Amino acid sequence: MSLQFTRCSFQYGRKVPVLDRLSLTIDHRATVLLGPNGAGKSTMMGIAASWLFPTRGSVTWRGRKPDTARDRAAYRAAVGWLPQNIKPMPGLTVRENVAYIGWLKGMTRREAWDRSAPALERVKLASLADRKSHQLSGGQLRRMGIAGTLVHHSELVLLDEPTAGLDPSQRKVFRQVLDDLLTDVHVVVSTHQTEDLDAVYDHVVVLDRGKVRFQGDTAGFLSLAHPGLPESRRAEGAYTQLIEQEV
Ligand SMILES: Nc1ncnc2c1ncn2[C@@H]1O[C@H](COP(=O)(O)OP(=O)(O)OP(=O)(O)O)[C@@H](O)[C@H]1O
Repeated sequence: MSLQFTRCSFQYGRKVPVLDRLSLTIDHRATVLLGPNGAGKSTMMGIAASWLFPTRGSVTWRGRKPDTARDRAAYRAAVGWLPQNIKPMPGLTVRENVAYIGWLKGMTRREAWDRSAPALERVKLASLADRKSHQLSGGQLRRMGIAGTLVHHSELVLLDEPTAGLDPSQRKVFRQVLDDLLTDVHVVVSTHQTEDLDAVYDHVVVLDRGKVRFQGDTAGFLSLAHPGLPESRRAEGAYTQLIEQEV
């Protein structure tokens, strides 16, 4: 019952491989994916979303493979994805955008429309449902994208840097939304932010240059930090410890 990468390799064009035979099993409710710029996190998320296809190897969610067109539709209906750069449909309202995602994922127009209202409520955007999406702030736009992953009953939600550039109050709202999501879906979040990591995530993956440097529970990750560090800096310390070893 997991997200499984099996010997996944990927490269953009003829460039150096971004992922090189990556094998990884994610079987937890809340996983955080850390790693330096260019480590391959977005590429990995894109593959998990079946937006990118590995040049070798495979990815499965709960045993489903996104290989044929039919299987891909079922896979994508079960796996929601919030990419780093969200591109809403211009001219549509917030609610129409959310319903549109549901329709793209195979729901009827009626079902997608009906489900869009509760999805917007869950991300605290119900009051902006009729606003044009281009009028939203960055944080609101991301929450709209999360509503898009909820509208089609995702089992797994992939969030690629959902809090990058958000002010502290928007980050707080995001955190509340995430806590709510975790009551019924599995979540993988890629981020550079390590604060409050142990309060949110039960599993940590650290990727560096396309390879997994660490995978384990949050307590195991934090134990890598220098023992003298205060509680609030242990996640940062553990991360630096792992990444600096490789420089
Ligand atoms: N569309 C693309 N075409 C060519 N190269 C790309 C493309 N997207 C990413 N890359 C390259 O692939 C590598 C991995 O990028 P990726 O975006 O997956 O890393 P990341 O860990 O998400 O980085 P960041 O934290 O900066 O978002 C980088 O060297 C990047 O320059």
